[in-house]
Amino acid sequence: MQLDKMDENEWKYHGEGNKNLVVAHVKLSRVLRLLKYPAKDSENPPQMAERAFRQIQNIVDFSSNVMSVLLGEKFVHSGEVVKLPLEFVRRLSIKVQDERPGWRCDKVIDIYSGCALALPNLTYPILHLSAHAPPLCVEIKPKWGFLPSSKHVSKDIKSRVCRFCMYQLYKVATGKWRKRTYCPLDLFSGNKQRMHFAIRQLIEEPQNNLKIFKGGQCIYSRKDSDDSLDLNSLLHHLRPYFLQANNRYSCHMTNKALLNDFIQVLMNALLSSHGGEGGVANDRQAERRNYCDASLFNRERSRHAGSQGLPSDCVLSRILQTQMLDMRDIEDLYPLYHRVEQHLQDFPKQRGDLHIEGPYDKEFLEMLQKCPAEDDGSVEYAATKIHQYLITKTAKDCSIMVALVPSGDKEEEDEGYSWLKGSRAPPFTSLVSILDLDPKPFDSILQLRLDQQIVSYYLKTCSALPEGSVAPHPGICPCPEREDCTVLFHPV
Ligand SMILES: O=P(O)(O)O[C@@H]1[C@@H](OP(=O)(O)O)[C@H](OP(=O)(O)O)[C@H](O)[C@H](OP(=O)(O)O)[C@H]1OP(=O)(O)O
Ligand SMILES: Nc1ncnc2c1ncn2[C@@H]1O[C@H](COP(=O)(O)OP(=O)(O)OP(=O)(O)O)[C@@H](O)[C@H]1O
Repeated sequence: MQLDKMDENEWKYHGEGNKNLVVAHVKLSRVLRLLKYPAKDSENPPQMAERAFRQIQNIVDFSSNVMSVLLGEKFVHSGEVVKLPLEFVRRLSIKVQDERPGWRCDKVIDIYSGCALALPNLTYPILHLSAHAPPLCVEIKPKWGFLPSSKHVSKDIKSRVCRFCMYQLYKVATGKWRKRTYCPLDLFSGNKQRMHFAIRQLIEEPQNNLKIFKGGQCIYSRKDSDDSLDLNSLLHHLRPYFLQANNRYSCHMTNKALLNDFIQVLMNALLSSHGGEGGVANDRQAERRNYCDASLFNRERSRHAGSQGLPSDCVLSRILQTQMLDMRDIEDLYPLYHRVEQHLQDFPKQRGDLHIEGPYDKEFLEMLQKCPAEDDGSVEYAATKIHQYLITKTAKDCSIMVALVPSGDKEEEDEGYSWLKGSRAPPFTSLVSILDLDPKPFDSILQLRLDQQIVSYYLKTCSALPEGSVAPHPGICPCPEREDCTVLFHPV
């Protein structure tokens, strides 16, 4: 990639989130992640070149110096900041505009700084490509995988219903999504039935928590709350991978069996230790209450199902461990945030010493390590505790990318590439990464207000129901054996 000779025709729209838009190179396995800012600020672009460069460098440093250490180097690709010709970015921004989902267009690409983050295209792992078929890739944004223990929360409901499920009710009520999706505690449970159930729910209702790619192209996602999902088309894409692998060239494979095999392969990748030792995750995870009262997985069954436990080195376990490094609720953080705010009003120059906007360097790590165990009333203690909480917040908002490369080569299978050897599901080599590891801004603590709204909305809805019930789940089939309720497919 020659940065001085960039051609917008060699790049295409790949995806976007709240703060970044991603374009992929048409031939190389590279993506550029460009900052976005609110459209209303476009007359007065807030990102001066130097500031944008600093912001992206902070993302790289935070990812490589902090998150990679906690999550495991093998999962993290931090990328590098690149400087791009302004004309290239301007043309690119015009080129991709039509492909952007309408609800993301309240923000525009930063065309003024000429800075971007260059990363490998994780949906198209070129080094591992197979001659047999293009790679499949599944992106999951799992969100919070645990319930805070009751000593940390003012409302008891927070230790029974997970934040994600409470927020789902609020999102459906406010029209962000039409129906709710899965419960993250089922995915993080380590129990195979619950995990299978969770992934199936994600496929039924992906929201912004699941996307599926084939050969680097997104083939299954929900762009808007109203767009239609084509499950049959997804199955059509998946079928050849599973027929071939099961030597079922001519025989019929039902949609249900196909979907089960696909979920099985994905689950195995999520549980794989990827070269680690593979013990079962620690007591901290095992001790916690790991079922959420709002999950649609049968409550009694999840209480008694027990957990096989997450293998300690698998991607889900690494994310959960990082999320659980600070179990405090946002309510506990607010007084500490207030302490720092007040201090900075009097001593604004100390923003740098307290690393409020980074940098995420050696001194930042030392600051985290030196934090006293008890609150000594200092501003350093308060700032460090907030930084620790913000690190866990990044882990609550990251995404997992699972690239599945068919290893149709007999030799590869014999060499042990196929981690499913001997099982019925087909052989894939899986490559698992974690993305979106940006530092959260210091003032994210002010989200406390949103949190309070979510909880009070949930409680209000619950109080209108008979005692002991949990809030209803719009859009979900109310059959009593809920976990056995299958998606209805049309024949393909
Ligand atoms: O607060 P949450 O849980 O809704 O998470 C936000 C995400 O919403 P969602 O996952 O859809 O619920 C939100 O995602 P979407 O824009 O909804 O796709 C962002 O990831 C946001 O992070 P940031 O402010 O861009 O750094 C996320 O905000 P924070 O992680 O900063 O809270
Ligand atoms: N390295 C990568 N390789 C392939 N695809 C990527 C890569 N990085 C990001 N993407 C795609 O681009 C999308 C948006 O990227 P990202 O999640 O980093 O944006 P964001 O604005 O930070 O999101 P959020 O709203 O969660 O804060 C992702 O969901 C993913 O599909």
